[in-house]
Amino acid sequence: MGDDLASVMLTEAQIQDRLRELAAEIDADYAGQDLLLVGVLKGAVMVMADLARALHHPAEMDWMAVSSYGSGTKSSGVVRILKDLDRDITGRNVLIVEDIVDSGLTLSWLQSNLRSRGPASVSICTLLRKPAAAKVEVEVRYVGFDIDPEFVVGYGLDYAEKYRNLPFVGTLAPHVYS
Ligand SMILES: O=P(O)(O)OC[C@H]1O[C@H](OP(=O)(O)OP(=O)(O)O)[C@H](O)[C@@H]1O
Ligand code: HPA
Ligand SMILES: [Mg+2]
Repeated sequence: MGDDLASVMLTEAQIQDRLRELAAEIDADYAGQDLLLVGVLKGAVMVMADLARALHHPAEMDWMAVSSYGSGTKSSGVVRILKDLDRDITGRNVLIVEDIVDSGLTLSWLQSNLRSRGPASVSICTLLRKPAAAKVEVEVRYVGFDIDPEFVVGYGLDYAEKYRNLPFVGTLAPHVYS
């Protein structure tokens, strides 16, 4: 796997430190309130696991699976629900937990889908955001890192389903794409 990577963009320690900071903000913002974390499979698995364990809030967790990327490196823009939430979210404070906001198409679609179900609130927490790649504006309340518009892998992020299990975020060497 070593030769497939061009660079390490964020180390494991940088990611964990930033998630602890975000968790402290979330703890303060939702103190004394209901909180349901909604992880977006599969990319958000690592963020959810580490963020949730850094929280002191007795938050609940649910999961959705949506897909817009298939096996390539560009969003198709067509979002499909592969797995819906297990429970009703009427009246709940929902915090969507994501690995990345790239074009914004997935999150913009997901946020309006969840808002149509009558929750008390819907906010977004993402580890990564690519401001220069935005095709739609999405209001993100908690952002780990703003990054350049390069394709990244690791810490949940895949290229054709590989590299999700890297503990850091890196960029791929050009030979991997060809
Ligand atoms: O802002 P966007 O351009 O819409 O891209 C972001 C979305 O794309 C990726 O998911 P993907 O659909 O590849 O599924 P995965 O999480 O299973 O990898 C990523 O995990 C985000 O959910
Ligand atoms: O840069 C990315 N890497 C992996 N998956 C992604 N899904 C959206 N953007 C990315
Ligand atoms: Mg993906």
